[in-house]
Amino acid sequence: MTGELSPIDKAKFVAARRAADFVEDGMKVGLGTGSTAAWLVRCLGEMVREDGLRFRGVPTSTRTAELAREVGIEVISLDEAKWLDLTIDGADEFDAELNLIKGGGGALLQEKIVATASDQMIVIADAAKEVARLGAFPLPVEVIPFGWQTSQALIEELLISMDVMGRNSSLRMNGDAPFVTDEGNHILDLHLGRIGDARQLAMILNQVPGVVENGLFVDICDKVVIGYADGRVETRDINEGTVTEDRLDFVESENLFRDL
Ligand SMILES: O=C(CO)[C@H](O)[C@H](O)COP(=O)(O)O
Repeated sequence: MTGELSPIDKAKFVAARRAADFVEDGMKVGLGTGSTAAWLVRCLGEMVREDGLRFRGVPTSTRTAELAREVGIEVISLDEAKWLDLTIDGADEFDAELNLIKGGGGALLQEKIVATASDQMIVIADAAKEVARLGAFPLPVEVIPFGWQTSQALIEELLISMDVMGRNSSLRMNGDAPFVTDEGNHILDLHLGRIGDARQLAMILNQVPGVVENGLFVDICDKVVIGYADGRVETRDINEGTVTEDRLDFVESENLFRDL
């Protein structure tokens, strides 16, 4: 079964599998959204079923909640958890300071709340997600449906006044209809090309009426676990300034692939 995994899925899987080792008995853990986070949830489910790992998970989307329950993870809400030991999530881009663009899967609002309410955030990613400068990936901004076109116009004016390179934005669609987030909002994707000052942009975007949150995660992520298709895994800790490398054996997870 593992032979059928694409190289990108292998890279995502090994990053997720390595990061799962950071989850310990008794922890309350934020569970991210997206294809890499889905591998994490499957790995953790296997550890619960096979190794007796006991932890509680706070999902960042209805999709993740459904998968977590399906694989046997005890799911609680953020209000029940109040504060988390750890959040593990994917990202669309990360830079050398571990600033992120997130929200490609449309779950940035819950993801940012959950990550911010955690002692530690670990990002899991394939190596292609690393960038010298954020912004090639369109920056998602969640806006309420009321007057979303006005919010869009205000954002575009703001980008012009800030002299940000790319100034166009698009409403994310789901087929013929606007994409709707778990909170009933829409997403504007900002095509910026490159972002100069991510911290400043993140703060200013959230001042625009109608904007709920943006996908820039600045100073939130502590570690990144980068996976490669050949099984290599690199873990960088921004606080400790350490980099560790090891290799993961795909065979050890045959059960995981057989079960799902
Ligand atoms: O931010 C996200 C969802 O809102 C995801 O973490 C991000 O889009 C990465 O997704 P994937 O792991 O599928 O590449």
